[in-house]
Amino acid sequence: MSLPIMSLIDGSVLEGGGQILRNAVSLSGLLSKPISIQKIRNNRSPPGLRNQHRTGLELAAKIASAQLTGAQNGSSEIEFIPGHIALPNHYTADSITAGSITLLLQVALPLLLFSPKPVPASTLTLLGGTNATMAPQVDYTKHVFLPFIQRHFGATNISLDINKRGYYPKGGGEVVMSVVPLSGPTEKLRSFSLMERGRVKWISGIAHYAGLPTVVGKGMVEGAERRLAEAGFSKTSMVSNKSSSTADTNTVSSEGTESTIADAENVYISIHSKREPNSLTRGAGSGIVLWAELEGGGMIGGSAVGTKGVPPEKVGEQAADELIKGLMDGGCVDEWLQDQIIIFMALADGTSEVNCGKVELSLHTRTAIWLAEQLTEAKFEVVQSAGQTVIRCQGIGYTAPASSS
Ligand SMILES: Nc1ncnc2c1ncn2[C@@H]1O[C@H](COP(=O)(O)OP(=O)(O)OP(=O)(O)O)[C@@H](O)[C@H]1O
Repeated sequence: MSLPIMSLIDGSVLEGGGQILRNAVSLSGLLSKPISIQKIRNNRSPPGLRNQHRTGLELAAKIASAQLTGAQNGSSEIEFIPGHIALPNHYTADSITAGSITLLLQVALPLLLFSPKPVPASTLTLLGGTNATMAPQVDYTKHVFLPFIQRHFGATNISLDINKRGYYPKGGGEVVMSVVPLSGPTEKLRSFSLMERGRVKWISGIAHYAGLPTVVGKGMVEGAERRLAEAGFSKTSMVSNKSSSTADTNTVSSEGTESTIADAENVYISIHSKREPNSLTRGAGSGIVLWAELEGGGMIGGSAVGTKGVPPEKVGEQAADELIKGLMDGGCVDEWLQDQIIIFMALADGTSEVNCGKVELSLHTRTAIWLAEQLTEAKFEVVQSAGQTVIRCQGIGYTAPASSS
């Protein structure tokens, strides 16, 4: 039997970061396509693999029974030759430092969703950083990304528990995830259409902190609430029933700029602060994640990580500014969901379409699209419609291979 041809992936294309690796090995494992990735993280300094990326590759190799070569820290070239997706199992992956747990989850989830039955679920214990910059905070993954995947792609049985938070630089976080695979060879991810940016149903949030005084949590909440109030999102009212045709136009004052947001309104806002017990955290740290759920199923997030010397109120304001910007862009997803859903759109059955608002696609998103088109038959198009950017994808309707056991 001849071996499938190895696909070469240039890791320096577009964003040229770790995301290319994660999407590439997930798709390689699912499609049984051996890949060689070169110029890994060529656009980062220093380039090559770091702990988090190496750990993610090793985790993917375990799940996909793959032969992995070249995966040492600093390496800029690897080969990944997948076998079969393993039966649901328990996996542990440790990024050792404060490397992002949620990026480990990004590489594992597409594979685990298609583990063969009959074992009911995989569980994953992920160790490392839970709330880092330049990656989804675990609260974003739990409250924005996973609900979106569950609601729109039909991957309903995924749960995530934050057992311990791990802050930069010590890490030490622990997250446990359980994934029930889509059941059987006929089960596919659903396609979806999300073209109308519905009104804001409610805004939620969590301001977490450890090893720091209570005023830190309180300050982040106050900063976020103040900024949201300035943008016209009042805390006191319950969910508004106003239809969009009767929407108010409010003025938003954000970072000194004045602009209008067509649907600022009275919505139910619930942002709470959570002090993590010292016994469960290795070092001090803080952060805040906000999310808005939109009518029709859109989700917009905004977040910030506490930084030494930056007042907590300011951190709260930063998260609120990001959320408000996402809402003002007028799309159904924020700039982070944009790239994180691309692999699922490629695998889903039928045509998915999502309105990303009046923004250009992020470089991460364009990279994810490029990569998906390298490794799958999925067809993407990005269209401008009435000033909005829409991603449309004809997915491949991937199904899990029948179990060999
Ligand atoms: N503030 C944020 N909120 C939610 N998601 C985020 C945020 N910042 C970054 N992300 C997500 O984290 C991922 C980062 O990918 P990227 O390739 O830059 O990271 P990486 O693996 O750490 O690699 P590198 O170190 O090469 O940048 C993307 O999927 C992006 O959407």
